[in-house]
Amino acid sequence: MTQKNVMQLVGVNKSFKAADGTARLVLDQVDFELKEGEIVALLGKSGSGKSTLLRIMAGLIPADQGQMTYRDRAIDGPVAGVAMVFQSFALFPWLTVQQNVELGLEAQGVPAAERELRADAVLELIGLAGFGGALPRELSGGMKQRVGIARALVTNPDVLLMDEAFSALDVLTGETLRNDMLDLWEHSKISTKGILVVSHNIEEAVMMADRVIILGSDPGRVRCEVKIDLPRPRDVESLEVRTLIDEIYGLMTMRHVHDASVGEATHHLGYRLPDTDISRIEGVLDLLADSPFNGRADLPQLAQETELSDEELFPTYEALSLLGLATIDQGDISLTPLGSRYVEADKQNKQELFGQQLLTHVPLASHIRRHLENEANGSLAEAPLLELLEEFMKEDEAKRVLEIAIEWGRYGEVYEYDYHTGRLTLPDGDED
Ligand SMILES: Nc1ncnc2c1ncn2[C@@H]1O[C@H](COP(=O)(O)OP(=O)(O)OP(=O)(O)O)[C@@H](O)[C@H]1O
Repeated sequence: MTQKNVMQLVGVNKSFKAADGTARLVLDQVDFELKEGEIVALLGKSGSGKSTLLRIMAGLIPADQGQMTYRDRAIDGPVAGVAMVFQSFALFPWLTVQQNVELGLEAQGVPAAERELRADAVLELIGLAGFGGALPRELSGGMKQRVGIARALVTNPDVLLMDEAFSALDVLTGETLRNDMLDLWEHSKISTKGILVVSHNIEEAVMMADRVIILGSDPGRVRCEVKIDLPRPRDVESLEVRTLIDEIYGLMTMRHVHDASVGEATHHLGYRLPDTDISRIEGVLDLLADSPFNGRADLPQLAQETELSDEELFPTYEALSLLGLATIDQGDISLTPLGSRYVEADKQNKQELFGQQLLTHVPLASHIRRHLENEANGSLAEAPLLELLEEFMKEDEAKRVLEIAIEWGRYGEVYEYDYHTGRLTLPDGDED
């Protein structure tokens, strides 16, 4: 029997205006459907457009092009049957738990007595019975997110959109809450007919979803889809789950090889540098070089050794591949000859190699260095650099990318940065 579509997106395009007024394509011809009875997980690198897609589906922002329907009706504003859960919980601190949960019903004009009854029932369902009078600040992170979920569920949503709902929680709390959600779903304790989960966590996607969709970046496009035909609850240690995690790691990193090593994306100034730091880059390199991996590792196995999250590891792999220190192929990572030399090198040589690779492979770093060499006083303000980056990304992202470029450049002794004046300079001894 074919399942009915609850939501459908066909040929969705979305651009945002960059700081210089030009349009930047964020979603490119995205087709997507959520069918009745399924949980779909959406994976993709930071900035690939996952949240934008979610917001379009919820009717919070319009697409530029394409057809979006919910239960065969065009989406042209907030959709009553769709509720969202946010990573940041998004609770009002001055309202009690009960009042926060009732908010969604108030907006629908539900009378006070019924609101109270329904909020009580959903708080009980989500394990917060007796906490209705508490203020958010009195709750742990896990309990706050339970309130966030209760607020979404109280409206009996047909569709639930979860935007990294578990990622702000510690691993154990996140897992417990995820399992509780799955229990509600499996035993039909909630009326929700379809769930879309945006995540950075491959294990989470495999444990929850019937289908995993991987979004590519710059611009965001559906790159591939993996069906998961395993009954829930799933055993995280089972061979089937481990094999799927392996497969998805492979698919995700194929994207990384494509995006970060050979793709056009890295060759311009607006390339979003992977958000990772030197100690992680070097930590992963050392681990990879060491026994039992001896220079080549299966990514999920390496992930277990590092105890870092996928959100921390993927940018680190991208950085290693970008800087020519490792290559990634089909779910394996291997040290390059340069990567091996790097591991063996002393601190000074490591910094030199890092700087050399940075100048060769990161246009933003070579741009800064070139400008410094051409400046009469060997110094450059950060403001024009930020403006330049804002042509390609949002203000906060531009700030972060510049911070990364500064951190990496200082380490590689390519340039210096004065935190008091906000100016970049050539390192001592490099001035003419
Ligand atoms: N309101 C906006 N104005 C301008 N650009 C935006 C806006 N919202 C998103 N973008 C850009 O669209 C791109 C996709 O952003 P989005 O938040 O959808 O990505 P994401 O995959 O959810 O990222 P993350 O995993 O980091 O949350 C980003 O490069 C971002 O700069």
